Amino acid sequence: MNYQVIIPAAGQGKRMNAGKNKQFIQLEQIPIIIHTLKVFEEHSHCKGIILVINDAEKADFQQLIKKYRISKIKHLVSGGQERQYSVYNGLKAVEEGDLVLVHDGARPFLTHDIIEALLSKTIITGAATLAVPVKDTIKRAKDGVVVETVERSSLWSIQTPQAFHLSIILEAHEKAVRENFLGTDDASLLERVDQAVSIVAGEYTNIKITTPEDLYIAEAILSKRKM
Ligand SMILES: Nc1ccn([C@@H]2O[C@H](COP(=O)(O)OP(=O)(O)OP(=O)(O)O)[C@@H](O)[C@H]2O)c(=O)n1
Ligand SMILES: C[C@](O)(CO)[C@H](O)COP(=O)(O)O
Repeated sequence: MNYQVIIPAAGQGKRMNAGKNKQFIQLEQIPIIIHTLKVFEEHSHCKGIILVINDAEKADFQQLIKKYRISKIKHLVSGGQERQYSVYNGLKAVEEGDLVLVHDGARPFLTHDIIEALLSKTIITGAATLAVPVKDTIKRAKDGVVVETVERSSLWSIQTPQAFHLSIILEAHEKAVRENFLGTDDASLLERVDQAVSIVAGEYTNIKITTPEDLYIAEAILSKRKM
C-alpha cells in the first residue's frame, strides 16, 4: 500500500486573482501548499513527494519546505504550461515503486481515511479517482439559452487524488502528448484509451481552492475541524 505522490503546484492562480500563485495564500497563518504537503508528510504509506513548481518560485518553495520541516520531498520538478504537462514532468521523475497518486497542491483538506479507501480500490482495479455526487441540477446551454437538463444520477464531481499504477498512467500521458490531447485531469487520459477508472467516494470538504469565495469555505472547514 506504499505510494509516491505527485503534487502539481505550478499554476498561476488566475481565477483566484490574488496577484500571486494561490499556493502561497495563508489559511490560519499556514500557506495552502503546506496544508497539502502535511497530509502526505503525516501519512505513513507515503514514501515520497514529487512537488511540481514554477522555476521562478523555487526559492520560495524551498524556504517553506525548510521552515515547516517537510522531509518526504524527493524532487522539485519544473512545471509546464498546463496542469497535464506539470503532472507529466512529475511522473518522469518517479524513480521507484508502483502506485502513484496525483493530488492538486490547491486541495488542502484531504484526509487519511480517504487516501486509504482510494489505495484499496486502486490495488484491485489499477486506476481510481475520488469523486462526489453532483448536487446541483445541471443544464447544457447555448448562446445563453438552455438546451437540455442533463440526467444527474450518473454525474460526479471529480476530485484528487487520483491513483494509478505507474506504468499505466505514464503510458497514457505519453500517448496524450504524442496525440496532442489535453485533459483537465489525469483520469481522462485513461478514459480516452478505454482503460477503466474506478470511482471512490470522496468528501465534499475536499475542495480545490479556485476562486476567492473558496477561501471563506476553507476557513469554515478549518474552524469546524478544531471543534
Ligand atoms: N500549469 C499548471 C497549472 C496548474 N497546476 C496545478 O494544478 C492544480 C489545479 O489547478 P488549478 O486549480 O487550475 O490552479 P491554477 O492553474 O493555479 O488556477 P487558474 O486555472 O485559476 O490559473 C493546482 O495545484 C495548480 O498549481 C500546475 O501544476 N501547473
Ligand atoms: C484535477 C481536478 O482538480 C479535478 O477536479 C480538476 O480537473 C482541475 O481542473 P482545473 O481546470 O485546473 O481547475
